[in-house]
Amino acid sequence: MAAASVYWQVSLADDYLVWASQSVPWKWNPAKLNQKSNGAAGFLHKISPGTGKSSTPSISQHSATTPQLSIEEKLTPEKFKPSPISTSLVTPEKQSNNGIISIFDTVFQHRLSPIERLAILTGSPVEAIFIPDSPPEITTTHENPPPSPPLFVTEHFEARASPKGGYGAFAIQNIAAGTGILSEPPLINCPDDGDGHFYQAYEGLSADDRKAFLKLASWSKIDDDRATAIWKTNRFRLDQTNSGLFLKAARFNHACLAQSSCCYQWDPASNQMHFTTTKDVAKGEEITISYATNPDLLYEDYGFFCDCKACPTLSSGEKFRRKCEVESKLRTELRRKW
Ligand SMILES: C[S@@+](CC[C@H](N)C(=O)[O-])C[C@H]1O[C@@H](n2cnc3c(N)ncnc32)[C@H](O)[C@@H]1O
Repeated sequence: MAAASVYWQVSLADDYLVWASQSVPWKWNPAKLNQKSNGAAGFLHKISPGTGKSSTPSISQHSATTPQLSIEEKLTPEKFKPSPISTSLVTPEKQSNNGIISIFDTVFQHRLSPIERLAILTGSPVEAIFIPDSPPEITTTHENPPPSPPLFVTEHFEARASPKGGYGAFAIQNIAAGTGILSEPPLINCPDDGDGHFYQAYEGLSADDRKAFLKLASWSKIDDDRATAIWKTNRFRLDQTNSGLFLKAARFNHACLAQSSCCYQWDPASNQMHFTTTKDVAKGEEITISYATNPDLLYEDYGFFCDCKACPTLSSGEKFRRKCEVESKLRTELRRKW
């Protein structure tokens, strides 16, 4: 007799990627883990937006013949398998009696979709994942996520995990408005006309510089090519023709202009981008710059919705609708490019 198919009902909360990118340990209930390994039942801890607190995992199991879900996307086993990398990247670490599974940076850097990451997380007795359009009750996995170590520290700020997404820059002391907090030369400075100048510059980088470049965040839907996606996600406009990439400044997250706390100015004479605070920033506060004047374009250009006080709070339904619309537009544009 064929084994019963197990379907998992999944809801990806808004902060899923934040948690995932921070390599936070995920705590599994060993009893449930055993159930999972015999393939008869499935469970999935889910994450509730913003809380990060732990609660009882919920089980969502449906028979193969009666999926019972309003299906927006069915992942075939092929899609489900994260083909470019092996599941061995997720290593169960025997810490105390609970199985603890960390999501490593390597996984994050492979441009996996949330679903692919979940596939890795859950191991693989699962045949398909359905994403219901009305989210089920959400439960959470995390207990006191450990503070992540800083990526680097400067005189005024450190780059460390941000609740906004990935890394951010946080003041390590009170900083008065008008303080120069960073002056940095560009790693890349080239014409930004989509005419291959970026790739020429990228290929001219030393091995170490290229390695550092490839550690930067990228909005994967903006380009099929990872280096180009990194470039587009992190570049600063320098003048009418050129854009530049700055390894440290690339870690500043966005807040809309009135809410942001830092501005920047390119100085061609000294070959430096100068960053200056526009308001007092308290120790521990995230320092933000403004990426764009129109927040409606942030998802398209950078893959996020602004959460600053000036922006309206979007419902998860509205975010989902906008994501679908924008991603479909980006896919069409990329297809046209090829
Ligand atoms: C230039 S990078 C900024 C630093 C980045 N967080 C990192 O880890 O390196 C731009 C990316 O940061 C994230 N980001 C920046 N500002 C954000 C915000 N206000 N809310 C959510 N994500 C944000 C988005 O993923 C965006 O594509």
